[in-house]
Amino acid sequence: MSQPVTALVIMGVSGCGKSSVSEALCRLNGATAIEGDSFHPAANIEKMSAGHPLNDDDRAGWLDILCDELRRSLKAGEHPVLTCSALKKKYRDHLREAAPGLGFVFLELTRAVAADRVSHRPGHFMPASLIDSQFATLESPKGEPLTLALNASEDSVEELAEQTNAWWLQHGFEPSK
Ligand SMILES: Nc1ncnc2c1ncn2[C@@H]1O[C@H](COP(=O)(O)OP(=O)(O)OP(=O)(O)O)[C@@H](O)[C@H]1O
Ligand SMILES: O=C(O)[C@H](O)[C@@H](O)[C@H](O)[C@H](O)CO
Repeated sequence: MSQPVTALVIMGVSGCGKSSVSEALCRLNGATAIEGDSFHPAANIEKMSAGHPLNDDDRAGWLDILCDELRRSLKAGEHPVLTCSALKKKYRDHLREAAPGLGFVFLELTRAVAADRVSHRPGHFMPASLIDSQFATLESPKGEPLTLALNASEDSVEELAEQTNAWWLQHGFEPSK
């Protein structure tokens, strides 16, 4: 077996299902969900709400906070599952510094499905107008170490959680007693 996966990031563009799949996975295997969006500084939320995409500088401080959260959770003996867009390789490498053996689950979906989901989601700060910038920024993680790519356009949340759970079990996940 390759290096065991100690913690997971569920990644992808807005609307790909990060929060839904993380919730289903943690219900299934007892891992601990960390909702990345809840750690955005207020300025980032205001910027996205106003229809402006984040840039590298906006995301850098947020990624630092997420690294701290991963470290804190691992130190507490948990199996953290972080939801984070992690759109660029350098963002993923930033997160990898916090957790050796960090796995990535890429929820891949079409632009049309992402736009449809985001536009039908009431009360969320992310406007559908930002979907194009999410795809423009996305660098596929396929081929990077400890990375699983799933079809989030077609598979249900439960199926995606099951596939993630099976992959993590193959990569050294040991449920807490
Ligand atoms: N595999 C799926 N099949 C059908 N609907 C889905 C699927 N995954 C998520 N959804 C729905 O799409 C919407 C977006 O899902 P969710 O909030 O989990 O995505 P997200 O990636 O966390 O989004 P964001 O990063 O913008 O918060 C929700 O209404 C959710 O119920
Ligand atoms: O890196 C980014 O641009 C952001 O994290 C976005 O992806 C949103 O926070 C998220 O998807 C909520 O809709």
